[in-house]
Amino acid sequence: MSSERALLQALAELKANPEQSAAVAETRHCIVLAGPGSGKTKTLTTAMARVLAQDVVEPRGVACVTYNNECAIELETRLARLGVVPGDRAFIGTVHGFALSQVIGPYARCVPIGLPANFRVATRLEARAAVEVAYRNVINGTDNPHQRWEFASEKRKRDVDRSRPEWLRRNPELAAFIETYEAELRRQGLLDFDDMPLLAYRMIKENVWIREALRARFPVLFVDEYQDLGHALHELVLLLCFEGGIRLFAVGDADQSIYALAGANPELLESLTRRTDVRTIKLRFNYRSGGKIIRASLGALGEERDYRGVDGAPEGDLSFWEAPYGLDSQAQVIADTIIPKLIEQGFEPGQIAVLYRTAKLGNKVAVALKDADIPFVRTDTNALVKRSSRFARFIEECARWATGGWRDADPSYARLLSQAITLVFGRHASEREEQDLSAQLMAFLNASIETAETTNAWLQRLSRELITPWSDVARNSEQEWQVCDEMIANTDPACDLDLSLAHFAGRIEGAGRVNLSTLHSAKGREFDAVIMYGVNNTDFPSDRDKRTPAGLREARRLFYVGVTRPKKHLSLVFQEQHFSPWVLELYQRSQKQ
Ligand SMILES: Nc1ncnc2c1ncn2[C@@H]1O[C@H](COP(=O)(O)OP(=O)(O)OP(=O)(O)O)[C@@H](O)[C@H]1O
Repeated sequence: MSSERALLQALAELKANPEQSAAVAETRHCIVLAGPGSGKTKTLTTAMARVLAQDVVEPRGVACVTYNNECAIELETRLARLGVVPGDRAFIGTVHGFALSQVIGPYARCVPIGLPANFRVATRLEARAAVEVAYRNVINGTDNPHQRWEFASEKRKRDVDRSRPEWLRRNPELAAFIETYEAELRRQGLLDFDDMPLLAYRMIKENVWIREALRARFPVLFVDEYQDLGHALHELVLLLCFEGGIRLFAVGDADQSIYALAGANPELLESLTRRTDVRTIKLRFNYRSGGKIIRASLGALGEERDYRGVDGAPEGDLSFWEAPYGLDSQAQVIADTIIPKLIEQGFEPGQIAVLYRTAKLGNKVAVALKDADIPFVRTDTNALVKRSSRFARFIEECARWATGGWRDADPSYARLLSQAITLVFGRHASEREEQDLSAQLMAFLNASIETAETTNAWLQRLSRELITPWSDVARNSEQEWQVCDEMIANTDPACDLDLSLAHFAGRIEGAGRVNLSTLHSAKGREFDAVIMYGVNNTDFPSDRDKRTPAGLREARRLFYVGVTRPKKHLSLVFQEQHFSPWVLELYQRSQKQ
């Protein structure tokens, strides 16, 4: 479908909802605040396509930032359906990616911030070594430097503007620790992950011309999941949008804020809605879930909200499962009873998700599903293909091309080549570089068609034939070549982990694979049926959550995020007599109208 027709169709879909339509048509600063499943992302992507088609004239474009790579990839997929692809007119990525590729990369050599032209992102080991040097020089005590750094790191994320008096007034020793650490990195031509938005902020604040250059290129800034983005993004927004003249379109839901550890603060989003130069639009309908699941979710949150299901939508279905013992026995119930029952009821495996708190719990479910011969795909840190890694996803797409995708261009070779160019050279490559890269990629892929190689052998060849030459010429400052080594280790035939390439590419018999995901990775996604695993009184909340009121509130929001993912069915699994107190509240609320 042409992008024009796709946009017209998307606009028509929102027509029946006046708030969504008003947000899409808005030409001033606009914040959309709403609950789960209310179409925030749908509204944002439609607004972005509309702005590119109607408000912003080529060669100008728009930028869209979000919390992590997973969300950025999800946004890219949704925007691609509207004909918007990343490129010169559309930046789609994380705040860190924006800072690095749109501010630090192009302008660092023009301003005195202490980075050489060939700067690089520090490895974890390099960053740890710099912490130790700074600790010795500034504090020189007897405690663990890395434990002390945790406090410093918190201050670094919170006190973004160091020209304000609180930078030195609130704990000057930590300020010196941070500055010495950063000087140690700069001495080696390095920057770290947290440096990215901080340096970009400093460059934009101190150099009005950079602000103007950004406004010329991106007159509108879109922000998804604003509640999770923390102080650095917030300060960047204040600078770029409220001082720098860029128009802001942001969406978020403070009830779904689950990244306090990374510096998120739901209050920042609320503070924008109090500004008189911002139009705040609230969405009321939940298009995703049935009424019973919506009521249950309010019990999970422990607060009332005015959210409604759409008229005529089915109620949805809730069920509670007790297992006689601990987590292993709960995983067994999922594999032996719940999933087979859902499939019998007509749910497709690809539309069923099992959600849990940590990847370690995912291991238990994975073992149980493997024993029961239920195909699954993991989207947590122990996943074979990390959803948050663009390189891992590129490798998976190559496998899809090699195992049949080449026949019907799903994915197309052009798409793979453009991904490879971005991974190796950032956005731009010379004609010669593009030709060389294409020749290497094509030779590798052609040799992969109808190959008898298993995934492990195929990955080893990919490492030799693509990564070795590519890592020599790469210009992208955020490289993840080690992801392929991790995949090779995770498919080691000696440990019985290897699988066919078709299986790795997701081309297996049946209607897809059950999704296993942490609650954090399930954010922003939806499934027909969701099974919440391990909702025991010792885990929701855990002792650690109970240490502070803020920790307890965040754990509860995490529970809420899980409960709001299903469209039609929600199962909660816990140990007999040991269910979380929030499960009881959820049940009681689901029974009330
Ligand atoms: N106006 C609409 N008409 C029909 N379906 C809609 C409409 N708006 C949104 N939807 C559907 O509702 C579902 C939820 O939308 P979306 O993911 O954009 O919500 P969200 O508010 O971003 O959710 P969350 O915060 O829970 O991630 C999607 O399936 C979307 O297609």
